[in-house]
Amino acid sequence: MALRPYIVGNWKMNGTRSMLSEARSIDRSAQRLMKVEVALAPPYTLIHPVHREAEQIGVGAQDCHHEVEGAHTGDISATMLADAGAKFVILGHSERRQNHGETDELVNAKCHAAISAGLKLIVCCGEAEETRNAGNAEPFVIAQLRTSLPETLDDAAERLAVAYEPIWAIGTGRTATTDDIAAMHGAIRALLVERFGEEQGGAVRILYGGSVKPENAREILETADVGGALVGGASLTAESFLGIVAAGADVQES
Ligand SMILES: O=C[C@H](O)COP(=O)(O)O
Repeated sequence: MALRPYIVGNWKMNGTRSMLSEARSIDRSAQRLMKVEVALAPPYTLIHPVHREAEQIGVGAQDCHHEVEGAHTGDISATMLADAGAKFVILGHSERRQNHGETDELVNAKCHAAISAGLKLIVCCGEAEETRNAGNAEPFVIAQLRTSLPETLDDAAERLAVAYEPIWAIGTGRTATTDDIAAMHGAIRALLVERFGEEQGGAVRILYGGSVKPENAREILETADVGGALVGGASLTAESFLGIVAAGADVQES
């Protein structure tokens, strides 16, 4: 089972209604999108508006609370996201881990909440520069995922994607080498197969994230075990994001 490349734009804390025109342009490039699965994760305030605009692309969120409802001022539950039109949620992004103290255990609890609400998951992992320099990147990332990922998932291939994002590559213009990406994605693949079995774990898409741009997208997307990209800065305009989508379509064709 080979799923289409998955190109996801994470708008982070960027975007007011004036950016809906970018979402509209992305959505209208439907021809290219046939070969690539395209999705956007705008801020909460734009989930429903983007959902209403978008016919071709998936809309998701950047986080959710681990409980269904309750006294959690300022939080949003997975059920609320689904109600607003979200189809997936990004969980455990390094900015959530760093800025909000999210642990692997909490990310795991959020996975369960998202699954119960019928959402798909993009579970993030990635090492700091010191960890890589110390030669510990792979064990660190695998340990993160061992705890963060759900213990079982019958439909893992469809329901789950993993995003490997080295923290030092996010928003810096630096990317991991394709050799390092292939090695890390291979280790993640082995864990996915161990946990979800050959058929499902073998087909889960592993996205790379960290300074992906139209100029470097093709080389990254051609790398072994790279099933797509999680894109921050370059997803904020339709022009640059569609450049990455086009690279995904080229790789899929070749
Ligand atoms: O979620 C997206 C990543 O953090 C990558 O961000 P970036 O493309 O701006 O480096």
